[in-house]
Order: sequence, then C-alpha cells, then structure tokens
Amino acid sequence: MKIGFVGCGNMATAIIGGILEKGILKKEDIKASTKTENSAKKVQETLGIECTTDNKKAVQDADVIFLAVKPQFCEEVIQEIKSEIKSEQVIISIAAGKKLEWLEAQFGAGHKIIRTMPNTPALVGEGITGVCPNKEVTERELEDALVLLRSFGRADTVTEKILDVVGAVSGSSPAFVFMFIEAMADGAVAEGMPRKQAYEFAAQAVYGSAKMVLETGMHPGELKDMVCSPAGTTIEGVGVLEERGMRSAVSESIRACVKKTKQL
Ligand SMILES: NC(=O)C1=CN([C@@H]2O[C@H](COP(=O)(O)OP(=O)(O)OC[C@H]3O[C@@H](n4cnc5c(N)ncnc54)[C@H](OP(=O)(O)O)[C@@H]3O)[C@@H](O)[C@H]2O)C=CC1
Ligand SMILES: O=C(O)[C@@H]1CCC=N1
Repeated sequence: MKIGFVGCGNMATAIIGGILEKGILKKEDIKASTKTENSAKKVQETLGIECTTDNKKAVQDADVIFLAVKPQFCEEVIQEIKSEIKSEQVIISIAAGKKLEWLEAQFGAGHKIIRTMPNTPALVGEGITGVCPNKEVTERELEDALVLLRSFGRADTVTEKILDVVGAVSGSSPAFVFMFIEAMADGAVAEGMPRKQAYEFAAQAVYGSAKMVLETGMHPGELKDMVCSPAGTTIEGVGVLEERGMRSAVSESIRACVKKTKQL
C-alpha cells in the first residue's frame, strides 16, 4: 500500500510516526506535501520520508490519500489536486468539521471518501480514531482503512454526527490532559519535587488510571471512590476540585469544542 499525505503538520506527523514505528509500511511507501519548503525539509529530516511542496506529487501514486490540512485550507487544496485523483483511490480526511457531503461536492461524484477524527497520541501508537465512510467505500476498503488506522491505536466507525463529538472527546482532549498533567506537576514542584520527576509521576498516574477505565470496565466514579480513604488525603483534593468547578469546566470545554467544530 502507498499513502500520500496532503499537509504534514502535527497530526499527520503523529500518524506517520505511529505507522513507521509499527513497521507496517516502509518510509518509501509514504509521501507527503506541505505549503512551505521549510516544513517539507523538517518532515524529511524528522520522518525520513519524501516530502514536497507539490501537492499533486504527493497523491499521484497513492492508494490512500490523507487530507491533512487545516479545515480552512481544504477547499483550495482539493481544487488543486482533484484532477489527479482517480475513483479507485481512497481519500481519508482528518479535517475537523468538514462534512462528507461537503467533501463529495468538492471532489466531485464517485469518489471514495472516509471522514475520520484521529488524535496526536497516534505518535506513540495509542491514538483513537473515529471513522465514517461515504457510500462509495466498500466494506473491504473500510476494513483495510481500519487496519491502517488501528496500526497507531484504536479505531471505530461512528455516525457522522458523533464524529464532531469524537473531535472533542478524543481529538482535542489530549490538550486538556496535558494541561492537567502540567498543573499536577506544578503543584508537586511547589511542594518540593524535582520537575522532571513530577512530570513522570503525574503522567504515569494518568496513564495507569486511563488503563484502569479501559481494562476493568468499572465506572470511573467507583474507581475514584477506591482512591478516597475515609478521612484520608484524596477526598480533601476532590473537595477542592468540586469547589473550583472542575467537572463542569471539563464538560463545558468539550461542548465548546463541538460548538466550534460546527462553525468550521
Ligand atoms: N492537531 C490535532 O491534534 C488534530 C488535528 N486534526 C485535523 O488535522 C488537520 C491538520 O491539523 P494540524 O496537523 O494540527 O495542523 P498543522 O498546522 O500542524 O499542519 C497543517 C499542515 O498543512 C500544511 N498546509 C497548509 N496549507 C497547505 C497547502 N496549500 N498545501 C499543502 N499543505 C498545506 C502545512 O504546511 P506548512 O507547515 O508548510 O504551512 C502543514 O504541514 C486539521 O484539519 C485538523 O482539524 C484532527 C485531529 C487532531
Ligand atoms: O484543534 C483542532 O482544531 C484540531 C481538531 C481536533 C484536535 N485538534
């Protein structure tokens, strides 16, 4: 399989890094394009793949094409490449908010398009991707796409409406989790822990907690209660988080992401 990436910024770099790390494709099987020479050079240096500023070159021989530019640049990029795209090529869009109907209208009728929403933990093989194909994509092609997307984490089909929610709950949320880790480490540093060690302890606690949710199937509230000893230390911290509105801040931030996605 040969893959072409149109746009190779943070998200595409994470996907390519994850695919190469898993070894399912060779560097020669992946091509990419960026807007500027500087970025193309950086991609070549960091990922060791061919990267050009010629978008057509990135898509010409590809079986699968990733549309990986920001939503506001999708239209101009599609107009540039659409004459090169053949109906047997599978187009995977990772652009937030760009609906299948819109993508179909841009590429023209008869193209196989899969709208997806990945996240940057793909870089370490721990991503999760929401997937929604159009009617031109066969079951076999969808299965092949899922195998590719699962090479850098989990992937599952969702309805197109839910894809916008995926964008928030797993696409954007790594940013919130990084803020949470940074804030916990700041607290630990304030209490005397060396910063590097604080990041390691905070990050491992988040990693292990996430694993418990995924692997035990227990309710997050029950897992929280298991940490809170009666008259203990944790319930004091829980009280502060409740007082400062952590739950509503987090859930409202997810809703703000979905709201913005609908405007893209
Ligand atoms: N970042 C994330 O966590 C996630 C992002 N996404 C989606 O991924 C897409 C990319 O986001 P992200 O990687 O964060 O953005 P970046 O800004 O990091 O990357 C954008 C890339 O697009 C390139 N580009 C811009 N204009 C053109 C053009 N005309 N032709 C070719 N390449 C072009 C840029 O090149 P140059 O550097 O030269 O300007 C850059 O390589 C977005 O649609 C976003 O919604 C989805 C899920 C998660
Ligand atoms: O911030 C963004 O727009 C992209 C989409 C999901 C995560 N990052």
